[in-house]
Parts: sequence; structure tokens; C-alpha cells
Amino acid sequence: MPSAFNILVIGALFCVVMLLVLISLLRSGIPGVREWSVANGIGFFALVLYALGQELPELAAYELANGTYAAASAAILAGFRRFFGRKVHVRPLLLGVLTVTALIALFHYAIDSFALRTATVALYQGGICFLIAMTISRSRQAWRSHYPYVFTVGMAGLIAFGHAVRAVIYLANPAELTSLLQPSPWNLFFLSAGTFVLPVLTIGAVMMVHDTMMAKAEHAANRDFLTGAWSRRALFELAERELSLARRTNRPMALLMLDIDNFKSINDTWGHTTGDRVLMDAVLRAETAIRSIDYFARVGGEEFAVLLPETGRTAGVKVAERIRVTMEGSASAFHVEGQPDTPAYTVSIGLAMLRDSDSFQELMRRADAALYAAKASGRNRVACD
Ligand SMILES: Nc1nc2c(ncn2[C@@H]2O[C@H](COP(=O)(O)OP(=O)(O)OP(=O)(O)O)[C@@H](O)[C@H]2O)c(=O)[nH]1
Repeated sequence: MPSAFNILVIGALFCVVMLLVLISLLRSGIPGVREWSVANGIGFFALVLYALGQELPELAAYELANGTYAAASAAILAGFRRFFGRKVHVRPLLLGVLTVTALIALFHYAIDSFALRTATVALYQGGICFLIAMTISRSRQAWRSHYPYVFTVGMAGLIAFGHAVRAVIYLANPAELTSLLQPSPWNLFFLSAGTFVLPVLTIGAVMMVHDTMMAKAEHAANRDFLTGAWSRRALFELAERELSLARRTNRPMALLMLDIDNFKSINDTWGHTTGDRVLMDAVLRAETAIRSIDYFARVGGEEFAVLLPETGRTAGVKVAERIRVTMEGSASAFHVEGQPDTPAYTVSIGLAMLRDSDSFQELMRRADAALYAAKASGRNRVACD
């Protein structure tokens, strides 16, 4: 059977491994990584203090070890809160660490009870894990996938439950256990489980960081940098999928090509930065006029495409007209906090319906031709192929 010393040393080494992994993620700039790194650094120190309990003065083995481990757990919780953009309440966290340390001193010098010290630590650690589980579950809207978040909530919940059981068992059998380094089966079981709490929660955190980095990479690949609309590359991929779906289900599909009128003169009159804001404004407005299954993409400088699955000609013309009217409407309805309103502008739109033999390029070519017809006949209008 492994000794308590071995278990604690292995746990400390795991903290070092996790710290090295987190250091590699620091440059991602994702909130929380710094706090989790600090937690594993402190955690390593605390576990070494626990492991050397018999060699060190009692002050280091009891008050310092438990206080340090409590600080590591507080830092882990702070990391999860930062990750989800929630406020970190430093004072209550600090108060929690000081209270645990004071109670350990009380149950060491005034009432010397290993059971009470263990129950104190278990209740504190259980509380921290419960708060971690709550922080993650309450931030569901920020979950990009499921596994990393469910894993971490599950682990934090399980650990919180384990700590509660531990507190009850130690309080019910105060005479049986007298030291953390005692080789009893219960002690070794809880020690093994408890030692890996920091690394396990950190593994969850690392998975969440990877999930965020993947989402950012996907966003960078699929979205236009300036406006956040679908990129030209993404549109071609999405269009292939929608095209084969439309063919399989025998449903119509419409494509709109949209171009901001006299955009060059907007740039010339108001400057390039205002021109950029008009592009962003156009995307903002268009997205209020289309359904969630439609795709609004930026295909060139001031040219956009709108792919409308399951849309016939009449509905397609209605959507195009709705977008056109939305664009020429008052800027104040689309006011962005802290920014001046955009100058008035209009758009011309060309519409083409998917035909049996169309490739996406062909559909786009016909919508483009309709767009040029709209421009040629006076702008600020919708034309069909
Ligand atoms: N601000 C800004 N301007 C851009 C961007 N990309 C392209 N442009 C400008 O968009 C303008 C497009 O001008 P034109 O192609 O002449 O078209 P237009 O002035 O809109 O005229 P019509 O399309 O005929 O109504 C050019 O001046 C480009 O420099 C961008 O990302 N930001």
C-alpha cells in the first residue's frame, strides 16, 4: 500500500505538471489562467508541507500547510470566476483563508483535535468546490461545448460531496484518527482523493481554455474580422451544404447580393473609419431583418451575400426589400454606445433563385448580374434575375 507521504509527494508533482501546462497557456491571454497557475504553485508548496509534516515544526505542518492549501483552493475558484467574466470577491476569499487558518490554530493549541481540524478543512474545501460548480453552471450561456464544463461541474460536485462525507466520518470517529500521515484505509482513501483535487480541477480548467481557443480559431477562420459577418470562405462551405440539402429536400433557395451605394463617396466624405463603421452598421441592421437559419456574409469590400435556405422567389423579394428598407432607416435605431451615428446610406440588392443545374458560383454570378441591374437602374432598389 502506498504511504501517505508518497501520495502527497505524487500530488505535489502533479501540481508542478499542471503548473507547467498552464504556463504554456498564459500567452493565450484567456482570463483565469494566471489564477490557476498561482493555485498550482501554492498547492505544490502546501502538499510538500503536508508530506513533511513529521519533520517540520507543528506550526508549519498544521497552520501554514492548511492555510496555504486553503489559499490554493481560493485561487482556483478565483480562476473560474475570472474565466467566466464574473467579479472576484477578494476580501471574502481572504477572510475564508484566514478563518480556516485561525480554526486550525484553535483546534491545535486550544482543543487539540485532528478530527476537528480535518472537518474544518473538509468543509472549507467542499464549500469552495460547491462554489466552483455553481459558478460554472450559472454561466451556461458561455459554454461553447458541453464536455469540459460538465466534466468540471461533475468533478467539483463529487469533490464537494466527498468532503462533506469526510467531515461527517471524522467528526463521528474523532478518536480513531490522529494524524494526516496515518496509514489507515480511510485516511489513505481521502488523502488520495483530496491530493488530486487541484490537478483534477485544473484539467477541467485546461479543457475549458482549449475549448475557448478552438472557438476563437473557428471564429477567426469563419468570420469577417471587421464586421463579424460570415467570411467569404465560410459562405462557400456553408453554401455547398445548403445547396445539397435544398436539392435533397426539393426546397427552394434564394441568394441575395448586396452592395452599399456610392460607398467610395462615403469614404471620401467621412473618412475610412466612418466607412468601416458603415460596414459594421450594415451587418448589424441586416441581422435584424433575416432569420437565424439565413447566412449574411461579407464577400468583398462593401459587397455582401445573403443565403436564404427554404425561400421561394416571393419570400426572397420580401426579405431583400426588408433589408433595403432597414438600411435606409434612421441611424439612431441602431446607435452603438459611445459611437457617433453613421451617415445615411442605401443599398442595392440583386436576387437569384437556385436552379436545378446551378453550382453556387453560377447562382452567385446571376445574383451579381441582378445587382448590377439594380445599380444601373438608379440604386437603392431590389432587382431579380
Ligand atoms: N472603409 C472601408 N472601405 C472599403 C473597404 N473595402 C473596400 N472599401 C472601399 O469601398 C469603395 C468601393 O467603391 P466602388 O467599387 O467604386 O463602389 P461605390 O462607390 O459603392 O459605388 P457603387 O457600388 O456603384 O454604388 C472603394 O473606395 C474601396 O476603397 C473597407 O473594408 N473599409
